[in-house]
This record gives sequence, C-alpha cells and structure tokens, in this order.
Amino acid sequence: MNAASQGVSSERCRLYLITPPRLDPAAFRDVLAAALDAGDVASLQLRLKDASVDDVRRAVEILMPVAHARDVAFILNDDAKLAHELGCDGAHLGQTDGDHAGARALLKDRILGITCHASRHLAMEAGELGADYVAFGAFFPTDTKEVVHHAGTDILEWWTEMMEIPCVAIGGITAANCGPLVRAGADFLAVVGAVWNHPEGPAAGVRAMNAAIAAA
Ligand SMILES: Cc1ncc(COP(=O)(O)OP(=O)(O)O)c(N)n1
Ligand SMILES: Cc1nc(C(=O)O)sc1CCOP(=O)(O)O
Ligand SMILES: [Mg+2]
Repeated sequence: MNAASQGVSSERCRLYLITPPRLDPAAFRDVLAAALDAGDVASLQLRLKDASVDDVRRAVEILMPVAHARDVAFILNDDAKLAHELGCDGAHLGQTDGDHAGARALLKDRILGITCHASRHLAMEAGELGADYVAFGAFFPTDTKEVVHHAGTDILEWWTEMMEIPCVAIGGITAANCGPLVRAGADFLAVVGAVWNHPEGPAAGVRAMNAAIAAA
C-alpha cells in the first residue's frame, strides 16, 4: 500500500498529525522526525498560515521526505493545485478553499479531505463529490485557531453508521478527551496542540495520543 492509500484507509482509529501554523522547515525537520518515530501516525498535514507560496514549496521539499521515509501520507492544506504540482499525497480543503469538484478531478487517486464543520449536509455533499474523508469539528475548545462551529459525537455516530467514507475529528483533541470520539467511530483524530505543545515534547505527545486511542 502506498502512503496515499494508507493515509485514509484504516480499520482502527489513527492519528492524523497537523503541523504548527508557523515553522522554520530546516529547524523543524528533526523535530518532525522524532515525533513520527515515536508512534503510529497515518498522515501529516502541512498547515502553514501566513506563509508565501515559496515558503510552502520549501517546506514541502524539506518535510515531505521525512514523512515518506516513514510511510506517512503527506497532505497539503488549502491548495489542491500546489499539492498536485509538488507531488503531495493529497490536499485538505475547507469550505472556502476553492473548487472542490475541480480539486477532485485534478487530484485523481490522491487524497482529498474536506472540512464539513458540524454539518450533515456538507458531509453528504463532500461524500457525493468523492472526498476521501470528511472532517468534523471543532469538538473541544482550541488555542490553535478561532473556531465558529462546534461538533458533538452524534455526527460521528451518524456518519459511521451510514457511510464507509472515513471521518476525521478535529479541534482541541487531547489524550485526555479523545476517548468518546474514538468510541463514536472517528477514523482519524487530527491534532496540533496535543502533540506540538505537549509538556514533555512532541514525541511524548504522539505516544500519549496513541496510548489513549488504544485504551478507548
Ligand atoms: C483534518 C482537517 N480538518 C479540518 C481542517 C480545517 O480546514 P479549514 O476549515 O480549511 O481551516 P484551515 O485549516 O485552513 O484554517 C483541517 N485543516 N484539517
Ligand atoms: C485547524 C483546525 N480546524 C478546526 C475545525 O474545527 O475545522 S479546529 C483546528 C485546530 C486544531 O488544532 P488543535 O488540535 O490544537 O486544537
Ligand atoms: Mg483551509
């Protein structure tokens, strides 16, 4: 199985790691390697905010090989065209990140993930369009981003009962609060702060998340 197909198909709940919104790729390379070596990570999303296209290109050049060396799918946030051009395993698009149907056609068998907030309607639309996963959130308060939509476990239960397409839970997820999301059927838990801001460092964050998923 290649990194792209591995990144979104899973029997059990897995960790979906998202980068901090700002980073220096050369300095971050070893930090990332240590985090990915600490335990199971299905996918890594490069999510840089306030970065130029050239900065994103450079980050992809430096960080994608770190993920691929560990069989971790590399997903670019916000820009399907750039993901395609740079050979990423896929793209994650929000509701205002351009033309979802165009992205689906462009990415072909690469991964397309779509933010659906807490909306059953948006999730059905994303599924019909051929998304490889739908993302629901925010489940908990988060310092990483200002969020306006709040999701509950009911949407995970509803989706997993009805659909085969994997679902991702996001927003304030930690080792301490993730149990109900795993039990409700989340296929992936997407996290930023729980790993990068873990008091004992990112590797400890990955270990803690994997232990909590296994215990749920
Ligand atoms: C896995 C995953 N789920 C949701 C998001 C949020 O995407 P979006 O709504 O486009 O917001 P930004 O990330 O662009 O701020 C995500 N990135 N990843
Ligand atoms: C990027 C993002 N999207 C969200 C959504 O609800 O769509 S919440 C979020 C922030 C995720 O970071 P953390 O794990 O630190 O809370
Ligand atoms: Mg976006």
